[in-house]
Amino acid sequence: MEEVVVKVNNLKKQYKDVKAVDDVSFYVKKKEIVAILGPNGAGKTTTLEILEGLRKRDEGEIYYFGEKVDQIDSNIKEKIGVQLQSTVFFQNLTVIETLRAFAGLYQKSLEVEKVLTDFNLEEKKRSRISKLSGGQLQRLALATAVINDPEILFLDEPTTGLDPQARRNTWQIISNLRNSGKTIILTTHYMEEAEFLADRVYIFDQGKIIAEGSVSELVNSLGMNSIISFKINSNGNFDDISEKLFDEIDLKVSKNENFYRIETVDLENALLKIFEEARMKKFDISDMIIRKPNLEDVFLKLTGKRLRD
Ligand SMILES: Nc1ncnc2c1ncn2[C@@H]1O[C@H](COP(=O)(O)OP(=O)(O)OP(=O)(O)O)[C@@H](O)[C@H]1O
Repeated sequence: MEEVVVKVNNLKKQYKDVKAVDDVSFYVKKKEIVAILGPNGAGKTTTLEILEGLRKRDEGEIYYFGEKVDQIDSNIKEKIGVQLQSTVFFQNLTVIETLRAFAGLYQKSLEVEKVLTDFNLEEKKRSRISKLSGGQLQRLALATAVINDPEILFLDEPTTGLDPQARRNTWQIISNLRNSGKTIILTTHYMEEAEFLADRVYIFDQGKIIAEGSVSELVNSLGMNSIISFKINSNGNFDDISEKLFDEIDLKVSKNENFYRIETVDLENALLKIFEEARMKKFDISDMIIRKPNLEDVFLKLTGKRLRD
């Protein structure tokens, strides 16, 4: 079995009457990418920052490399890399000066020039921080997180605020980091990010872990193969017939005005029945989309809410 490098048991943290982290337990194995997925306020940042030694826990145990840890001391800080949700750099320093300053914080560090190349910042190395784009700043934040060549990387919402292209670039950088042997724990509220990157996902909501597994395990746990959605444009009432229409096949129908969402394990049969019924009752069906279930559906099923409003 792969070595467990981080383990947390029964972690708790309360702010006044908010239980930000409410009895959370999880583990991360060497070379895994683990995503902590959840909506705003779920307790993701608090959990990460406790592991990084930036916030104090109220209760719970933390293990690094199999050893129980009371304080996140400099020994551990040499072995972890941290990208905060928003990193504040000195606006008047250049990119290379900034990286050198971070390198100076550690006993060992990677060669600054090599890191600039790896993170595609070579051309910008003499630019001041104030002149960088959002994507460049994010790459610099990642570069500062790896400058000490850490074994474990904590990335707090590494692509929030980036455009789709910059987000994809960042995903590629994160995949490359994993392929080079790093263990990565990231938080995100983008289900696509967890789907693209994560070996395993912990879904957080209101300070608790509500589900755990690989993306395919989580999605398969829904027990549906397909989701069909469509619109009915006629005066007929699909509600009246949907029950008897679908009583032979296993599916779930929900409706929002005249938009229907049907979950099914038997796509072919469901489609046949929908169109047969539409022809018989003279329904006009439009805007049909057929898709595989995803992590958003898992979250919706568990909480009744969407990941992002
Ligand atoms: N320093 C603090 N003082 C008081 N309450 C806090 C503090 N930090 C976080 N909270 C509260 O604790 C809960 C969890 O916050 P946290 O930032 O960990 O969530 P999150 O999942 O990271 O959300 P986001 O995606 O918005 O960062 C929220 O209700 C938040 O308002």
